Amino acid sequence: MTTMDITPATGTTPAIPGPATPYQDDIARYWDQEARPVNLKLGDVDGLYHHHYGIGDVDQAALGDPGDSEREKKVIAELHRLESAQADVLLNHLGHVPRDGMLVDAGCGRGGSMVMAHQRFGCRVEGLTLSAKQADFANQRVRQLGIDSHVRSQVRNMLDMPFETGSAAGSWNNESSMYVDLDDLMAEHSRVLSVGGRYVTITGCWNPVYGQPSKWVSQINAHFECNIHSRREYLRAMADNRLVPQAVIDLTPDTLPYWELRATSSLVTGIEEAFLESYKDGSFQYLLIAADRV
Ligand SMILES: C[S@@+](CC[C@H](N)C(=O)[O-])C[C@H]1O[C@@H](n2cnc3c(N)ncnc32)[C@H](O)[C@@H]1O
Ligand SMILES: CC(C)=CCC/C(C)=C/COP(=O)(O)OP(=O)(O)O
Ligand SMILES: [Mg+2]
Repeated sequence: MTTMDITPATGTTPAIPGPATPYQDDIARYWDQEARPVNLKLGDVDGLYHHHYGIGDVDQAALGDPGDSEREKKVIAELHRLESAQADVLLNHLGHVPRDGMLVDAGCGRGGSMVMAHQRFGCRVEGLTLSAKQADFANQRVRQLGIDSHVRSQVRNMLDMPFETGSAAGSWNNESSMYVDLDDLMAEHSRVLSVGGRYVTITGCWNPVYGQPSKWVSQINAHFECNIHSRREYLRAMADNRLVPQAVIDLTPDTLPYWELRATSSLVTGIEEAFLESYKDGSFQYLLIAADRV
């Protein structure tokens, strides 16, 4: 594998990369300006910077006693462990990825999941984000790690990916699909994936069993300037685009401990109540869907 391997084919590179609509400009600005301690302090723990949430049980012993002077540091480390555990579960669902395969992280943030994917599979990983600040951050981090020949972030629209048709062994959206039309998104994943390739998403979605998006879901949308889709819309968009679910896992019970711990920390941002209440009243679900490209 050489650095040439991560150069996209020029024939597929869009004439105008990056944001394509005024909404996407807003989202690019949002992530360019984002610097919340709940994300940066957690990333500082081991250099994996995530913009997604955590799953798994809290290790109470690792937190120490409530009066422990190191308690806050321990809470930060524990929240970070749960976020990385979430990315591990996503990567588990990619199945077998050959070392000479290519993976696409659509909406890659600061690149934490990309680094983990490369460390696990040894393959090339391409990330796309609307934010130049995030892409620079991720690229600087992979240079520090000496893996920049295999891992790269680009400022590109994931609805118009700079990759050849059928060129990806796997692709994913980790909490990034609520910024786009799902039919457009699944059509583009379906195009870049090889037949037999795997698509995985972890997402928050509203639950059609509840009826319509609850006030908590509306609050989350307003907080992040996103547009949460329903579980039904995900499955329909996949079915319409040759993506056949291989696993649909409700991670809602697994993410509650993360939110309960976060709500007690000094890093609260004000959105904790909306996540906790909507997960508990059944209006919102934290879902993993893995699908085969057929
Ligand atoms: C909540 S962050 C998730 C980041 C990352 N997946 C993670 O798990 O850390 C959402 C990301 O989606 C990206 N995004 C939103 N719309 C996009 C689009 N149309 N094309 C590319 N990236 C997009 C944002 O730039 C941001 O990086
Ligand atoms: C599950 C849903 C609906 C996610 C919406 C997308 C989003 C903003 C994810 C977390 O980003 P972050 O890590 O930057 O957020 P925070 O600062 O709250 O940790
Ligand atoms: Mg976060």
